[in-house]
Amino acid sequence: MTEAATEMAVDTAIKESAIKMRGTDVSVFYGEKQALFDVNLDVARNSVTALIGPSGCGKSTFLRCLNRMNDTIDICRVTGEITLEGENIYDPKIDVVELRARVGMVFQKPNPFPKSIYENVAYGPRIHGLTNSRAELDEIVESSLRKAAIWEEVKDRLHEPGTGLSGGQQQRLCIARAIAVSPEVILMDEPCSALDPIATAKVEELIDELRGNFTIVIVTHSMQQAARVSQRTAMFHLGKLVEEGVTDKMFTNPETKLTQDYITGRFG
Ligand SMILES: Nc1ncnc2c1ncn2[C@@H]1O[C@H](COP(=O)(O)OP(=O)(O)OP(=O)(O)O)[C@@H](O)[C@H]1O
Repeated sequence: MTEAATEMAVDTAIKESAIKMRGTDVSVFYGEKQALFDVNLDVARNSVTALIGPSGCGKSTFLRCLNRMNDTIDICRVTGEITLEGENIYDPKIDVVELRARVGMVFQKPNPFPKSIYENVAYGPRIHGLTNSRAELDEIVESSLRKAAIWEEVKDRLHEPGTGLSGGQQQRLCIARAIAVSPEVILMDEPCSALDPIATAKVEELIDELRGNFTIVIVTHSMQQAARVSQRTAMFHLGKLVEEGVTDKMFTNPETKLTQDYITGRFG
């Protein structure tokens, strides 16, 4: 490495203290088929990390490793190590329910429970025993809906079904539901792909606000979205991590031709 390249590497690497999650040599197999190959990727605290790459490259697979969502797929096997604040989340002593409260998830398609808006948000805090009284629960529901930038739209209809909201509102309700259990990390798998441009802009704005309090990892097919919302980007291709680093740098001066070609729309 030249001196300038070394300097750049130091400049763009995440400082140890800023690492919230770290994947080391992560490989994932679905039965015989290997979907991820020795991925080494750090997730920076209080920032948004975008996972990009063509369809089938393993973005969602990696995302799901971060809260052991892959455990729910029988044929899926994960090797390597993933830490949260230095602790291996695949250690047998880890309580997976607790892990998923610390590392929450928002899915591609808004999926509110068939319950009221209030109950959608109150459910998590209640089952995790986070409140002692109805007043406390009311407070969590309100503050979560406020943080998810949907309070004003729903405050007068809290006891109406969550499924009666528009798609964009439903997605913000799902974000409020994720926030309600005070996670440290929020994983988002293409959270705007089912939304129109106005709802997408609202959710993107919200993501930017949330990074003050949470660490966010987002899978997106939209290069514009990755560039708008993330501070760091990781590019995957055929199950391998091709390149990762500061988003602005990756979009203006990528290290690999593969990334260059992908972000300029030559393939994918
Ligand atoms: N449940 C599963 N069973 C078997 N193979 C799977 C499963 N989920 C994903 N795969 C395979 O693993 C590879 C990576 O898939 P993954 O969904 O992680 O990619 P992706 O980059 O998120 O794709 P997309 O952008 O299309 O959502 C693909 O070859 C896919 O077919």
